[in-house]
Amino acid sequence: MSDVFDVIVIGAGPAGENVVDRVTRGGLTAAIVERELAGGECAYWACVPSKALLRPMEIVAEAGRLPGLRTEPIDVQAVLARRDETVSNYDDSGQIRWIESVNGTAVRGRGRVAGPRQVEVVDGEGGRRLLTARQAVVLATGSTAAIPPVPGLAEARPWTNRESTGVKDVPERLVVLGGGVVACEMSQALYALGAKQTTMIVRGDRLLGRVEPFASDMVTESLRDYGIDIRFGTEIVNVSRPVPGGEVTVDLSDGTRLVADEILVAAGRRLASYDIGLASIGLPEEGPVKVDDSMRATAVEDGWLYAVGDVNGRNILTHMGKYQARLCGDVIVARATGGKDDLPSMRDRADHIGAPQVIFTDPNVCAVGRPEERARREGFNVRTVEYDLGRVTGAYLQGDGYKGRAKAVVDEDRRVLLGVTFVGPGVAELLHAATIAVVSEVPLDDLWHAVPTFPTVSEIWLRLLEEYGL
Ligand SMILES: Cc1cc2nc3c(=O)[nH]c(=O)nc-3n(C[C@H](O)[C@H](O)[C@H](O)COP(=O)(O)OP(=O)(O)OC[C@H]3O[C@@H](n4cnc5c(N)ncnc54)[C@H](O)[C@@H]3O)c2cc1C
Ligand SMILES: NC(=O)c1ccc[n+]([C@@H]2O[C@H](COP(=O)([O-])OP(=O)(O)OC[C@H]3O[C@@H](n4cnc5c(N)ncnc54)[C@H](O)[C@@H]3O)[C@@H](O)[C@H]2O)c1
Repeated sequence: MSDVFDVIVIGAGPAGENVVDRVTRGGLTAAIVERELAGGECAYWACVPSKALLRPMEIVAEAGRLPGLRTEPIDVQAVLARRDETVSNYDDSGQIRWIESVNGTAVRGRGRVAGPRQVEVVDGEGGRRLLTARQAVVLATGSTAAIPPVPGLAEARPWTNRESTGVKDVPERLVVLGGGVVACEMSQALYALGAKQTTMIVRGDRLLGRVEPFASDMVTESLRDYGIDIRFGTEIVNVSRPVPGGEVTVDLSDGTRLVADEILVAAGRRLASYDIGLASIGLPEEGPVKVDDSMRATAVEDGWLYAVGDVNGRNILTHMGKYQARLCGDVIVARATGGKDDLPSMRDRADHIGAPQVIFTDPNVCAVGRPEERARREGFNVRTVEYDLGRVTGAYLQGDGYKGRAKAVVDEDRRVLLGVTFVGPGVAELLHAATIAVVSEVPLDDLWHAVPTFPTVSEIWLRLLEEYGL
């Protein structure tokens, strides 16, 4: 097998795989190096299994809102078996076949940048191979769970996203460090599957720090209603687990001591720019690999290095990594073949506008664009409108006691939407309409003619526009 390719991608997560798809479509050859499982964190230990574990909880909650419906207690083993199916039983042969089907070459092993356009791969047996790229090397190495330097924490071998999404025996007593997206989603999923004494330790004063405050409040209320104990303004100061796999003792900054079966760390991600040879080309070995809007690393001579997905630090979301990968792949093809490399589809706009995100808690939190605080900070002439989703007929028909809320952030000067947030059961699928409106800057007077169907939850659009004054 030749060791020279047009493009070499390090990391076969969703971002890396999409680069291969685009560059091979454009007629280039590509190798993709993967040290673990092709498909990446998302497919085996993040997005996919977490949503498989959350779905039963959501269905039970929905059924509970409709008189006349009764659900059996969740069959935990059946849920875990389905989770295993969704992660292909941690087998990546399907992904490898897909890479080959788009004419990519999958290379097993750990990749490191060994110099300009050169990647050294060390396989599981210590065998070394040097790959050379004619055109570009793309870093798509993703991220790993960050473990804060709390005394005793690392030694206690805490759960991260990996063990929690791959859970086999649900711990009854669970302590969760963090109040972000992973902490909220996994606390709720594990609670529903049997972790009936779940305590979240949150150092700040609210959950989900990046969304509109009302969304944080609604999730807090729901998690507490489920029975999850949330301690705000508290830090973990010491952890000990004298017997491996035994009980864990957690000391808090307020002097309280908790004893649990397991501790889950959900304190953000460490970007995987370390240990991939970046020092050999003069780049920092920690933190984001800085890129321009074509995903080309800004501090590298001759422009042969690119970075997509989590590792460039723009947004830790699968769909954003895939978007970056599509435009990066097209740019590399254009630059290799002398085509136009600055078409509108070839520059990152979406990351700057505010990435769409769905947080799959009950209630769902969906947001796109700028929250109010950011829009004001950026100097827009802001007006906001809010509406109680439970008052929309389509939402009421979903079940009794439907609680939800929507907020739109409007740029008054141009009468376009800067950001939209929906919170409510099952509102995930509402988000894309908002994404289209925000990204395309559809004037409110045009949105007025996008008539939502009766009786759907989408009538929230009409209510928001009426609140605005249309
Ligand atoms: C619990 C959890 C739930 C999440 N849920 C969602 C969700 O619902 N929606 C969403 O959009 N995002 C979600 N995310 C975020 C999402 O998982 C990431 O944004 C996404 O996986 C990033 O894709 P990536 O391709 O950049 O990196 P990754 O998926 O991390 O893939 C990187 C790949 O590179 C490989 N690699 C790394 N270094 C090397 C090396 N030196 N040599 C060879 N291979 C290497 C890794 O083994 C890995 O396979 C979630 C994250 C977590 C932790
Ligand atoms: N549905 C989704 O889209 C989804 C689901 C899960 C994860 N993700 C993404 O994956 C990324 C990782 O998620 P996450 O929840 O780990 O990160 P996060 O950034 O959302 O939350 C991290 C939390 O840990 C806390 N924290 C950080 N360091 C701490 C310390 N030293 N001591 C105490 N608390 C500390 C923060 O205050 C915050 O509450 C996020 O960017 C998230 O958007 C997305």
